Amino acid sequence: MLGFGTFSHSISAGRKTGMGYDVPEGVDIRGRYDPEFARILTRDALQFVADLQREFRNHIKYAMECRKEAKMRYNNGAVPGFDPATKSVRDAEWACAPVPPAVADRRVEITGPVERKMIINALNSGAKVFMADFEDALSPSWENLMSGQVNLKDAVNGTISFHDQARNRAYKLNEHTAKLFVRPRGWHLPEDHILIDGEPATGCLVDFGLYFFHNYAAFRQNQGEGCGPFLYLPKMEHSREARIWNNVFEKAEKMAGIQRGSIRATVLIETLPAVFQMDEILYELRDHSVGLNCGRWDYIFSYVKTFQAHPDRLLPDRVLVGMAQHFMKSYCDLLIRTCHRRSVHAMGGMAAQIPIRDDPAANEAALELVRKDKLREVKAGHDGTWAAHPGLIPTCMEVFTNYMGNSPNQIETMKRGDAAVITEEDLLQIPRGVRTMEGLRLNTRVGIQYLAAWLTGTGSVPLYNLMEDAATAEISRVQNWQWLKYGVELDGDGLGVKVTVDLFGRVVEEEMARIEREVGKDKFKTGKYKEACRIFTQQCTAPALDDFLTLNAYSHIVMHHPDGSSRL
Ligand SMILES: CC(=O)SCCNC(=O)CCNC(=O)[C@H](O)C(C)(C)COP(=O)(O)OP(=O)(O)OC[C@H]1O[C@@H](n2cnc3c(N)ncnc32)[C@H](O)[C@@H]1OP(=O)(O)O
Ligand SMILES: O=CC(=O)O
Ligand SMILES: [Mg+2]
Repeated sequence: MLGFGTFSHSISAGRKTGMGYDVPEGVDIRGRYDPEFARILTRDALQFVADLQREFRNHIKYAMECRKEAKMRYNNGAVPGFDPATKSVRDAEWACAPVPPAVADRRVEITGPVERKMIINALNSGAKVFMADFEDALSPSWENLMSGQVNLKDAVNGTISFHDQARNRAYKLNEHTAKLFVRPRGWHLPEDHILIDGEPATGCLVDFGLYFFHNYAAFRQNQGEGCGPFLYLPKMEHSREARIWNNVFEKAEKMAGIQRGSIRATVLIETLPAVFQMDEILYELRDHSVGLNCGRWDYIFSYVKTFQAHPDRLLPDRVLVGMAQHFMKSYCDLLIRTCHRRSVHAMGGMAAQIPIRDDPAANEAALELVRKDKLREVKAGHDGTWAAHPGLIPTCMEVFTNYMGNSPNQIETMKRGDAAVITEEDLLQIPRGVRTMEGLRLNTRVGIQYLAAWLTGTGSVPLYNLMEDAATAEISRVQNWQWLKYGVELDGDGLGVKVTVDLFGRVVEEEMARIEREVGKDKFKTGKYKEACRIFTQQCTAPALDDFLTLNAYSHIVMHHPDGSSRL
């Protein structure tokens, strides 16, 4: 097998930047120099990323233009649906490449940001898979992204360790670890610290490119039983975006000299348009697919975003949009049928509950909610599920194992032919429930606290005993925006209260006071709550809805060298 260093056609004469990174022609690094990061940002690795960027940038731009056009259509009253032009793909009998033996059994997958201690804990957690996240759970600061790449390289090599000085505790890998999947950012996010031909690189090509370049060989030997690497792909809206990924994989495989179909990816179905494209997405990736996943939180966010100009389709309070709502149940059922028909995994999603340390009764109630959610998933036919925290793994494992026994998955046993009748109306049905002042308050309190954490480099946080990350925070933001836009009447202790900018201003003030009480004066002062509040308020009251909270707020965490070292 060839190593990357032998690809003479892809290596140009390098050039040192002022701070020491050795970059190929046309590549500029604007992030802080660190000798550890330089292990990742080698000239050959950057050349690989630049090659990907140059080959695919126009395809990506076109796909993003198509998203804009679709948004315009939805804003003018259209609704998403199945594409008549690809009916033959949906109707025909075909299957994806066989599931790699290394990941046939994925009954419990733990997820978490690419933070050093968490990576070790997750790999040791007893879950079958660990999804290392550059996406919803990570604030994409230069420091987080680059140290994440360093951490993953050490993890794949099996050499990762960590010393928690405060607790004088040493961390290293167990003999048996979870299989690693990596989730790069979505297509829409730029990487402003790496310029290629004068333009910011595409975030996901940086995440994928650097990870693949440094790890494909060791991963295949240590983790993938000759196959891999394995990935999760987020936030796609159309099969043309999956086609780009497929072409990226083929190019990477060719350059590495590994067999076509080695790289395998699970696509998150977490946008409303994508639920009508599941067969098409699997078809594009049929040689590289290892299933689909129900990314429920982004899916709810996407429902609001897609119908931002449809006041007849307003959502109830966030807490009421659960998996029992008809549109959510229909989406999961159709995903399971689609995946099993195409011989790949149908993965479940994330319950938001996390262990509650200081209250045994509340903890048991939280575990019971997780148990119910997992039971619903396994009975519906899912092949595995997500856990946000190691403390949830025994519960998730027990439910799936009780139901599936020794079978690694349900691909052959739960075909869900009954779900063939699911219609566009089922998938779009408006969720039922009330909209309340408490809903507006909670959205505001959670949105601001999440953004404050994100601005200081933390992308997933516990808030009010639930996991919050970029996807859950998005629901809070877009829901507030939509309720303000349409002056929705909320239930406030039995009285109808119309949402106006004035009312929202008062809610923001009161919730900021409550946050200060809850976190304490010192943390409130030193944290980024005021900056977060400004950004969140502006996002909720903007005349046009921002596409993504993280895209809008990204400039606040970009820190170009040599103006100063990164602040995160
Ligand atoms: C919508 C979606 O995209 S879901 C997927 C993206 N979201 C995520 O991945 C969220 C992942 N989970 C987390 O980030 C965390 O569990 C949180 C933020 C929700 C809660 O964090 P905390 O309250 O700090 O957890 P807590 O203090 O209970 O942690 C206890 C121990 O478990 C570890 N731990 C907690 N969550 C994880 C995890 N997901 N992976 C690995 N280790 C973890 C902690 O590192 C800590 O280890 P230690 O005892 O060795 O110090
Ligand atoms: O990525 C997962 C989701 O629920 O969003
Ligand atoms: Mg998501």
